[in-house]
Amino acid sequence: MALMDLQERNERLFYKLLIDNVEELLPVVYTPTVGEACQKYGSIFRRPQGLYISLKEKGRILEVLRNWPEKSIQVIVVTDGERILGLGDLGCQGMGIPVGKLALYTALGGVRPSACLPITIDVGTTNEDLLKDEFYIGLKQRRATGQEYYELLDEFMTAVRQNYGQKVLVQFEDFANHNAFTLLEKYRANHLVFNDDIQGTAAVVLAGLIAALKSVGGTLADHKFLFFGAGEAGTGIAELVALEISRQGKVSVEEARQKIWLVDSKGLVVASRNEILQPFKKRYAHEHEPVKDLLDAVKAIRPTALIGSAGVGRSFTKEVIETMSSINERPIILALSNPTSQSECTAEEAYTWSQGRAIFGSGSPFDPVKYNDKLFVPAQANNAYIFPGFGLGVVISGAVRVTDDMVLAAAEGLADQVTPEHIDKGLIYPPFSIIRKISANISARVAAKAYDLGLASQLPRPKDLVKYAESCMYTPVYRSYR
Ligand SMILES: O=C([O-])CC(=O)C(=O)O
Ligand SMILES: [Mg+2]
Repeated sequence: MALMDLQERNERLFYKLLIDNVEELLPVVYTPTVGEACQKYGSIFRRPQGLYISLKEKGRILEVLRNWPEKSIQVIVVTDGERILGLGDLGCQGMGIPVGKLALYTALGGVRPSACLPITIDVGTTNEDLLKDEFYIGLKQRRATGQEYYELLDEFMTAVRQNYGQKVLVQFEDFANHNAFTLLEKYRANHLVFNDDIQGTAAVVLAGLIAALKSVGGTLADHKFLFFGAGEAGTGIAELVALEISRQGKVSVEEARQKIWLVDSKGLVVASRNEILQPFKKRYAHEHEPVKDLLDAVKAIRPTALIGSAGVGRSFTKEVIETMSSINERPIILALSNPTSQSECTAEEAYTWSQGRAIFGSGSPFDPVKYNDKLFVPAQANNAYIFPGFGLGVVISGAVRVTDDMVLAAAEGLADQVTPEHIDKGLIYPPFSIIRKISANISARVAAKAYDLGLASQLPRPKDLVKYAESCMYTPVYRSYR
């Protein structure tokens, strides 16, 4: 709340504070505190920090967009609040997420604050507590679905294009699985869209896996990956890992997918399931006898890496981690669900139960852990490493579309920043303290790919893209008036 006030009162000072103290303040402005702020948003509400577009505005969204005082927008982060972190449907109290993500766009990626627009689309909520809450700030009705929902989103996308042109990046954030994949597929061919939960998370995890394999040995194709959770994050990562395996080994993506297994709420996803699987799961439904839970799936598949993104807290039990550790000398354990309460295990559990052998990363931050007199520093495998730099790369190149190759370039750009010293310390990411440097490098890789693919409209192409990215980054200094 104090930081929200500061952001309102003195934006430059807010960003100066955030940039200079990024490791300390990231967990406040962002995950995990932002999750709690969303849960309590109605009662801590001071001023609308972003733009609300509700079902009632159907037919005049363009007019609503024009009410926003800043006219030159480069990045929009939009949510409909249906899946806020792993906390479920928080309706229009999800606004904390676009606001927090865009604060990072500026602090970590250097996009000007005035060019950032947080938007929440309010189509109601299924959250009974919020519907009964007198302080709930949104529409008190059940969520619109189907045609009514998709028409509103269509009108929104058209209005954005009409008002800001085709070079504004629209980042979808924390939509429920069933809409996230559909919206991305629907708009990616003709609009400049990026889904952070699918593509941003995929890039950060792929980069972490590439770094982790420098300790474990072998290439991606030499290993097996087991995903607990087959939603946006899980299948997004799976697809990007498969793409990278196929590029490295010059094999088909179908063949690469054989290295990847998914576990969902019904157990291992296998070909013999007698239900209609969603297309994004069906690709991973390999031939195997049914396995009903995670522990048995670990025993059956014997993966190198276990990647959790189901939003089910404490699902990596002692037995699961001990089994991973009996299979692998250095088991890779990624507990990606947010916030901390939903994390599949804690850092301490991962290190203790693996007797200090786990390469551990988590979506939410954990403090370093002392085990047997040795200090272990957990990695924060959060898309915050990717989206600010990715967005900056899109902006500076004037890219008109986002492609998988650009997402892959971002992952490689991050992996390149991991030095042998980091690897020696067991780190799979560089520290957040140098995030602006990391973002500039990621942004250069993304921009380079956009230029190579003929998708960049900002011509001529700058010679040194890293330097150029750095020169474009917003820094919070007071102007001299003399
Ligand atoms: O916000 C975060 O910390 C990461 C993320 O996108 C999510 O959990 O949905
Ligand atoms: Mg998210």
